[in-house]
Amino acid sequence: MKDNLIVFKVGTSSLTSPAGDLDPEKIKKITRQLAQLHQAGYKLVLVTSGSIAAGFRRLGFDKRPRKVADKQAAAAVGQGLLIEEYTRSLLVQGVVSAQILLTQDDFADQRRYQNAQTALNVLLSRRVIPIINENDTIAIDELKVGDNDTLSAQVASLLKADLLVLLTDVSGLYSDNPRKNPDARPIPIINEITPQIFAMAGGTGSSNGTGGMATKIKAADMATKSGVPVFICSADSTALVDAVHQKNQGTLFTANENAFNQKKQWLAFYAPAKARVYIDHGAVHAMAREGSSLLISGIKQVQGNFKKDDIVEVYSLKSKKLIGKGKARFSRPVLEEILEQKHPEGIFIHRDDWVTTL
Ligand SMILES: Nc1ncnc2c1ncn2[C@@H]1O[C@H](COP(=O)(O)OP(=O)(O)O)[C@@H](O)[C@H]1O
Ligand SMILES: N[C@@H](CCC(=O)OP(=O)(O)O)C(=O)O
Repeated sequence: MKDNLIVFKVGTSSLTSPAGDLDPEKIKKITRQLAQLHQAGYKLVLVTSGSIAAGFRRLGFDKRPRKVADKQAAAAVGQGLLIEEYTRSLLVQGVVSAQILLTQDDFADQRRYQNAQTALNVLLSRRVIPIINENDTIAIDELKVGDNDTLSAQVASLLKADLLVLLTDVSGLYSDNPRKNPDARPIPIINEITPQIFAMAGGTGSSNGTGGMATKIKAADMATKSGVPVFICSADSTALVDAVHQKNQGTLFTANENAFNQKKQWLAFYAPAKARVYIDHGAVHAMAREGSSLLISGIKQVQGNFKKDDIVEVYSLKSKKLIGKGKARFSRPVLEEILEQKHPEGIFIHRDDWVTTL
């Protein structure tokens, strides 16, 4: 491990009692291991769920609420209580922690994205453990990350962590939901996330979790494309320490060899596209191999307005499938002027500003 930087994600299912309340003993179990790894020199980030679980009862609900506004209110009450448990429990072991609440906006805006990275790196270099959750109270649907599996993948990718560990209430990915199918087989290693892998995922195991295995596989897909390996395992008493050495049962997703660099990560996962261009078969072929730039001569149709440097989605004219996206070197009016020429020449999207999503 280069930087010894590990991002752990703990789900609601690993922090709560069967009735859905936050269980302080489960938090202690986690912080004891974090302190042990911190002592051993690892840089650590914790993405934790549990704000709704920690808050709903104080708000007068007798079970976890379902309505969005009620969940947001519960999160506002609970986040403070959640972070208090972690902070106190880490501090008695001599470890300083920090709270960071993020939303999708913090990733979609390139300046805020870079800012989040800088802030996290300063904390890590000062031996602080950042404790991250989504800012549930203010995040509206369209601007939500939505689940902490994805949020942890975004954070691990942003920091180019050495490992992302998703701790849950089941020991890794199985061929089917093991709670429903007793014949489900554990899958120890995955080198490529194919549609068959996605098809193995079922929903949540309890009424407290969000997303089940589907969001974890999606998260693994994102992180491994950014060069971060992912390990899914059960949050047992020594799980965090064991996961670092992969001594416990679980599923390891290996990192892609041709991982996106920082610029391409932002482009692939967050950059909002302003318009579409449709390209011919020859251009599709060249772009899919990633090594080529998109030549103006391959563009057959343009949809929507864009300025120079805006992000544009590129589709196949024939199949209407999305091929990838990239940064436009010309505005739409300039592109159209060139397209009207008898032999349009030049590059519309340079390969350094292009990601294939095929
Ligand atoms: N193929 C599968 N392999 C393992 N677990 C699965 C699978 N499909 C669905 N699940 C369910 O996913 C649950 C874990 O996800 P979730 O409840 O969202 O937990 P968390 O709160 O830790 O994010 C497990 O308890 C399990 O029932
Ligand atoms: N941000 C929410 C958790 C969202 C979430 O992804 O939950 P989970 O699937 O239990 O990790 C909270 O603090 O309750």
